[in-house]
Amino acid sequence: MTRIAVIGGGRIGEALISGLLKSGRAARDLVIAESFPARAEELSERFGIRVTTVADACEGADVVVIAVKPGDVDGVVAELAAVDLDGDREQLLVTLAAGLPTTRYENKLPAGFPVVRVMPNTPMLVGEGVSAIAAGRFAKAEHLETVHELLGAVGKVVTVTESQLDAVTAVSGSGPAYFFLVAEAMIDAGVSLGLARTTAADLVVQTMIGSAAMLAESGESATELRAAVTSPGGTTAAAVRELERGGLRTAFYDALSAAKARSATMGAPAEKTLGISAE
Ligand SMILES: NC(=O)C1=CN([C@@H]2O[C@H](COP(=O)(O)OP(=O)(O)OC[C@H]3O[C@@H](n4cnc5c(N)ncnc54)[C@H](O)[C@@H]3O)[C@@H](O)[C@H]2O)C=CC1
Ligand SMILES: O=C(O)[C@@H]1CCC=N1
Repeated sequence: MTRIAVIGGGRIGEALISGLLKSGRAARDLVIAESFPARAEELSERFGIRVTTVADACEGADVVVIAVKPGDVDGVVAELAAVDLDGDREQLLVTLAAGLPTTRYENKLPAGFPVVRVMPNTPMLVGEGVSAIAAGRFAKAEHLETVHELLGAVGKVVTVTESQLDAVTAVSGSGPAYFFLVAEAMIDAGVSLGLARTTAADLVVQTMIGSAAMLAESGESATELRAAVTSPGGTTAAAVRELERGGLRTAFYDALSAAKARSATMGAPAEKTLGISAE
């Protein structure tokens, strides 16, 4: 039995808890610490699991998962000082916070405490997430295995080095937002062509689902699948030409580059990040 304490019951904390319960994890093995009272009550009612303080949640937990905003992480780690944490007792800290290096936690935890850093994404709410996991200085293979099993319940898991996590954040951590943005734009475009909004939304959502399934299952690359839809001199070629003229490809290079750069500066002091706080 692994007792898991999730600190922060926001979108990601809830997605993790919900996915773990759906995958068969017992409610009695999970606990959430959530500081916003109305949210704490909502989570307790929705999932029937204990919602308590950080110190109480972490006391005796095997795995402590940090799922608060990066700007709140230091406060949580300070609260952990009041808890009798002991890495030798097989305890493990897992952080889902974007941008903050494992050293940020290791420096304030008992010496040698294992930390694993994860970049998940929100589709884990429906069991279709993807998480990249990276070991901190003191995390061993068995710790990575524990985290692999934990996140494996809510989607796919890949192991990377910590230095790759900023790029991962740009691709899959923020990735769902790009697809939602594309969906929004396509629905609006369908409406502008005279379709009812509900019809346009149905068409776009199922087109996304079907295309994703083909990408995952056909064994063909994105380039091959796109070419198969693009008849010579046809409608798709006309549309792709406009997308390329609009700078779609360059926009993605620039967007992911900006996300990676932002992830890399999130752990730096505020004055070094042009006044942007890590909220
Ligand atoms: N939203 C996303 O798509 C992704 C988010 N992340 C990371 O996950 C983390 C959480 O993000 P979200 O769930 O979107 O944020 P959120 O703001 O929805 O949730 C954070 C929750 O933590 C609670 N909280 C803050 N301080 C606390 C404390 N001291 N004790 C207990 N609870 C506390 C807040 O009341 C809030 O409910 C962030 O660090 C973010 O970088 C990572 C990948 C994707
Ligand atoms: O936007 C953010 O900072 C977080 C990290 C990845 C997705 N959302």
